[in-house]
Amino acid sequence: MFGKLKEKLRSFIKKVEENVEKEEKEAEKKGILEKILMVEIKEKDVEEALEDLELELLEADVALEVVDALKEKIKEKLVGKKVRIGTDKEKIIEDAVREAILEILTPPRKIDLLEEIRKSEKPYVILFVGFNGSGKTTTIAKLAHWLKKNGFSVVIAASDTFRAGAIEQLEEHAKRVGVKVIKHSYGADPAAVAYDAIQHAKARGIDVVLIDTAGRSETNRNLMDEMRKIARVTKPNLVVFVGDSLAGNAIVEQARQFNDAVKIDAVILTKLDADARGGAALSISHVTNAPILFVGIGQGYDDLMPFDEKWFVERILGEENA
Ligand SMILES: Nc1nc2c(ncn2[C@@H]2O[C@H](COP(=O)(O)OP(=O)(O)OP(=O)(O)O)[C@@H](O)[C@H]2O)c(=O)[nH]1
Repeated sequence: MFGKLKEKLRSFIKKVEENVEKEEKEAEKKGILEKILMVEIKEKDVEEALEDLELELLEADVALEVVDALKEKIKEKLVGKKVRIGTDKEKIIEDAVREAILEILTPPRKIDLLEEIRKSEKPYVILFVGFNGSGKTTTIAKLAHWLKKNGFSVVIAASDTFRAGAIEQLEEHAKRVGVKVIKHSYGADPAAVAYDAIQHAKARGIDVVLIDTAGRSETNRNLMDEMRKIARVTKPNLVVFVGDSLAGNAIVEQARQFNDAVKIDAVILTKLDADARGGAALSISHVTNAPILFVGIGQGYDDLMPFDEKWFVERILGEENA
């Protein structure tokens, strides 16, 4: 997971460390080392390494605006910092990078989904949107499974009435996790299916309605309009964008398009287990202002993990290598 990002950040830390050590050596040569206890990290110690890092982050699919923000933050934290002679410089530089990444990753607001559901009127409605093949259907089944484990009853609306096989695929997943699906036939109005699922939940006191929708792209104008209609009719408590982390930078663009059509409240990133770059995960919250709620880390129903920024940062900076 995220091997590329990790490698690039390591190399940045190394370069800055070498530059600071050079400063230390120069001071030693000038014979002033005994007089000073600290070396200051100068802009020139960081600048060149940051230029290299910029290219490398872009290669790792980090969005341009996120690269810029990250560079600024790293610079802010490092330049002018005084490092005591003989201390572990690598650790000091690493901590600054860690703080910068955490700031980038931490969204303006967090969502405690279980708490939101608990305090909401029944049913709590979640609308899932995303491109084709992003892993939406699998993710809905995983989330249904997770919600059940947390004591909530769930029903799923088969509002992808567009793609052949979508309803059967959803029913198969739902059967395996023991959740009912409300469906119409193919070609039916997806908003009507979602509406029925909500009525069903209301009549039976079901806690949560999960609405599956057809995967779409901005070129599918009709599908985007249809998405707006589903949102209008169902007034979801939460709109979740499901993005395939392997799509890298492209998912930031996808998320923007959905955000324009129906405002995204949260993100679930799938296939993180296969993501060597990590750029999408680093970028998406910052660009959309929506928190990453969960990440998909495999194909099993338990392979959905609540997202934790610290966990992510440890994966790209720490020793851990899950
Ligand atoms: N490795 C891995 N595979 C995943 C993950 N999530 C989903 N997948 C796989 O991705 C593929 C596509 O998932 P679907 O759920 O069918 O995708 P979808 O977005 O519903 O597709 P559309 O109906 O076309 O929108 C399936 O083979 C899933 O098993 C994940 O977190 N990790």
